[in-house]
Amino acid sequence: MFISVPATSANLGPGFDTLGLAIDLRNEIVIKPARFHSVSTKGEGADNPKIKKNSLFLHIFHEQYRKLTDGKRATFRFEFTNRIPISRGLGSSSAVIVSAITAAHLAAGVKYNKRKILNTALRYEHHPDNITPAVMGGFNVACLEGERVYSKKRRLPSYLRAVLVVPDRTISTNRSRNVLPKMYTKEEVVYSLSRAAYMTALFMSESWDLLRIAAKDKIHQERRMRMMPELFEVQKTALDHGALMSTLSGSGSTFFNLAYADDAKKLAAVLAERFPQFRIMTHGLDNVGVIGKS
Ligand SMILES: Nc1ncnc2c1ncn2[C@@H]1O[C@H](COP(=O)(O)OP(=O)(O)O)[C@@H](O)[C@H]1O
Ligand SMILES: N[C@@H](CCOP(=O)(O)O)C(=O)O
Repeated sequence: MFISVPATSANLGPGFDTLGLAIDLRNEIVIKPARFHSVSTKGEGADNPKIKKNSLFLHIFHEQYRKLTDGKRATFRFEFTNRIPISRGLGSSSAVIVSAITAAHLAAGVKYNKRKILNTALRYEHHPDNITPAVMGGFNVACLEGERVYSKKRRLPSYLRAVLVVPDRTISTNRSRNVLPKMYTKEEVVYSLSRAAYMTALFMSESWDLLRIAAKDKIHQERRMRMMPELFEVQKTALDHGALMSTLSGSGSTFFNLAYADDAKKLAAVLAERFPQFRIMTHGLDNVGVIGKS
């Protein structure tokens, strides 16, 4: 079995827990039936004993496999190739969840569709903004009704690039959610709500040049960026050098900059020169989402 799943950038500024898109930067997993359980891990996190064992993937995979096969137990060899930076706001945990559920269906020989994978993924990650593009690819608006995800996808054009600024330090999503207040003023809510709606309209109509207005918010970005104040300078530099929008990716620490392909190289060079301590990665956007092959 082969599973491939993209990185995602959630929130896109004002669309907290709602908007997200997929990036052409993929983790891949090969799974083979085997007499004994074994795991090999290459790439991101391979030097971290906790990540190396990939207990999150294995827990979800086995739980789902047992459900789908009425309790059957089986052993496999798992080969992980990790390219998505971990705990950097690029949806690494969603990628694990979505790929593990897809893998369990393939291993159990149970037919699935992407909606089923998405609704199952919601049981493991309770906000839909990363899991939806990880499953579907493209730009997605998602909302929850009970235990279901309702979402709408728009394909993204090949002339756009994600120029990612990936800090050397991690920010865990749990910690980054805990710095947010319990209450917001009406002004803060309207400021962000109006921009989330505007941003959706801009993505749906491919009106890229107004994104920088739509990408501002008062719900989470500044409060989180204060944990790593260099990010304010990253955002300003990106917007001054060709980024169409520059937002904290998910809960951080990565900064997501959207640019025309023609501008991306120059933008990446400026960011690399100004922020030598951070990794700059340029990737296309993804319209496919999770891929699973038996
Ligand atoms: N490739 C991976 N292998 C194993 N565990 C992973 C992997 N990617 C993510 N994880 C798990 O997810 C956690 C990171 O989740 P989170 O803080 O939500 O970060 P992110 O913003 O990258 O999704 C890690 O601490 C680890 O437990
Ligand atoms: N809406 C969530 C998104 C978290 O994304 P991640 O990539 O950091 O896991 C949030 O802002 O907390």
